[in-house]
Amino acid sequence: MEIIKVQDQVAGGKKAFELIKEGMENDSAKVLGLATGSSPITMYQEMVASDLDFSDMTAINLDEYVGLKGTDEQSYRFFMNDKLFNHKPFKASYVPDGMATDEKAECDRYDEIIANNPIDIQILGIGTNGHIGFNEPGTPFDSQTRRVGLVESTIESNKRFFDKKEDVPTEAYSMGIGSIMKAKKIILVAYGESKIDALKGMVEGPISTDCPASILQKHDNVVLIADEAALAGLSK
Ligand SMILES: N[C@@H]1[C@@H](O)[C@H](O)[C@@H](COP(=O)(O)O)O[C@@H]1O
Repeated sequence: MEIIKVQDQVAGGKKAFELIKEGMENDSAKVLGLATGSSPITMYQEMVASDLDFSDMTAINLDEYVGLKGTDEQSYRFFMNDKLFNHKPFKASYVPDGMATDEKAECDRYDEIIANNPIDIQILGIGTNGHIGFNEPGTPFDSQTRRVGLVESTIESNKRFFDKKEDVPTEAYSMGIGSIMKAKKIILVAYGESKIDALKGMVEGPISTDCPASILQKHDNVVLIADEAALAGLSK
């Protein structure tokens, strides 16, 4: 795992963007796996400010809250349109359908999209408990797209995006860890001291479903971009 220490989230966004640009220039990046949360926002800002054309690229997002429509401001579809796709159109952009009522059909549909569009570069953030996507501790490492329940600490962390905690959905559709691990390259961005334990578990911890991100130790092309505060728990 390559670790790139950056000054702050702005510098991290530039670094992550450079890696995507490099992939696009050498033709190794046609399909991007994308993430929500606050951590990748600076990378999206760089993408939007760039002169790059993404119109022959495909984007596949990690997850979506159950019960939110794409027009709902708190939905991840809305977030992605607002932060990236409205400014830089992609050939296709996929986000799970939070309103899908047939759970199995939706999960199968999403897995088929992933199978038909192998992910070249997967962008990840990380939850304070080490979750990736919405794959909470305990998720099997070979999991595929599923409807998942969110744990209390995740609801607590994500309530800042909602008017009140009761509005935070308690379930989501999430791409599985098995699919994330199939991406050719993974770039995980993390900033701030709230991520200290998660990054320690991811980089140095035992590979255990207790810290979902620890499985990334087994992937041979992972770049971690983080600031000093988030890296403070690492032994070296
Ligand atoms: N499902 C998302 C994750 O994909 C994201 O990594 C995490 C951290 O978000 P932030 O970057 O805002 O700390 O939030 C949510 O739970």
